[in-house]
Amino acid sequence: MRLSRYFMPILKENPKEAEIVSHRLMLRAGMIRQQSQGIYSWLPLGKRILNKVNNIIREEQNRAGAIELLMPTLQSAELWQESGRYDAYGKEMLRIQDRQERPMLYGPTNEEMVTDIFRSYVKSYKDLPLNLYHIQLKFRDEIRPRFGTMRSREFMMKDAYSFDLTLEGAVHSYNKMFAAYLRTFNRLGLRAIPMRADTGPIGGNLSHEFIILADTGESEVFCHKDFVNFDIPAEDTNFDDVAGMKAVFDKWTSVYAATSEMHDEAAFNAIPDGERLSARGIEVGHIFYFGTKYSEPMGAKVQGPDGKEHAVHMGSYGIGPTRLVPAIIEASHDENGIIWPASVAPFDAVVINMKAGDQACDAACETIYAALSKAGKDVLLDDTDDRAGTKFATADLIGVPVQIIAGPRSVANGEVEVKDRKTGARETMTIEAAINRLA
Ligand SMILES: Nc1ncnc2c1ncn2[C@@H]1O[C@H](COS(=O)(=O)NC(=O)[C@@H](N)CS)[C@@H](O)[C@H]1O
Repeated sequence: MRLSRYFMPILKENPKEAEIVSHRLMLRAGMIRQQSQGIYSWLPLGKRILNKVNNIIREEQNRAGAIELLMPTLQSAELWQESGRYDAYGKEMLRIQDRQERPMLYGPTNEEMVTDIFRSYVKSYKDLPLNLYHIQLKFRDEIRPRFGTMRSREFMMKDAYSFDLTLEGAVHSYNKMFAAYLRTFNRLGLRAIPMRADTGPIGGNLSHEFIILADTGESEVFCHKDFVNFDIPAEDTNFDDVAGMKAVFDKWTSVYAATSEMHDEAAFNAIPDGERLSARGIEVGHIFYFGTKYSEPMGAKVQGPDGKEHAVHMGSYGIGPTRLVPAIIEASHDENGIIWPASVAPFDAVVINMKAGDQACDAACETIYAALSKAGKDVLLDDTDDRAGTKFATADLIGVPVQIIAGPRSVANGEVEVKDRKTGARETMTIEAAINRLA
């Protein structure tokens, strides 16, 4: 991508409305724009990162056997009246009417709708287990949206829903999502800690929140320090291995971890000194088992091996991609800007032409840009006529992992400088070596 032809509205100054670093940096890097309170546009740079986050979420959902679909944002009120949540949900629900004056709503979540899809087609236990998910916008009229897209009113959610004949089957589905979440957040460069959690308006009696530790987090969390060393389930994990999935769950729930709503002071203080951790955290995922809470009232039943009708056991599993982007920034930035993990970086490298218009610099940059693009790399070429200082500041701000700097002096020797954004390490090398380093 040539920066001279891109759309990345960088802000020079810190926006005054931004209270936390991720909000400030997302605005300054031209990643998002607030359209109204708690409602944002994702501008091109931000959308690239959001896409990468969603692709990792999608890959890990698919690896765990979940099947992707897409449900609408607008839902009929009747569906929610069947489950009894229409009135219970409260002011967070955005209620609307269509031209026929039919009561509708902008979906804050999709338990009712996915249960309606399930009950329309699935009649036998032989079609179970089933896990359906989508990545879709939600609306919750939060009383106090803040911190940019960390807590917005319209936001994106991956929400998955599992269906099983028995409680045992549902627990296995829960454990599969539990393991998938550990893998997902790890691939995003985050250490998420599963914590026993309150079930809230979703319901049920088994629930874990996945929290990443961050000073600006809204959640207050208490846990054992051992978490930081636990192994993440490997890429070749067998998600159909019931005992194996239970072992992952047991391991990751074997030591104390709870949000403030579920905190047990005595249990926490029983942890030896030096091994206790209390911190602030950001909830990036939340999973629930809630049995027949929706299937019973909505008649989602299957015929069991005994020939009888059984309401299915369900769970739901949410991740907030539009919260994950700022959460990653909170966990990975410095005084110069964002430091993207390679897995979600908007570009693999940025080529900085220190003297656009200089024939040798232009040629060197074009050579590198063409070679890396041909090798399938996402490259941003800063071919603008900004001053070098501005180019360096922009490259540091937007957090691309590798900067390839072509200045007249180094190019005269057939060389460029390669800078690692995370460590700041700089290395001068030939243009070929720079290409080979990244290709
Ligand atoms: N206002 C919000 N802004 C940004 N992300 C949010 C917001 N509310 C929730 N999320 C994200 O969405 C995830 C799931 O939301 S939730 O309410 O906990 N769970 C559900 O809605 C269930 N239906 C799971 S499918 C949260 O863990 C959080 O990461």
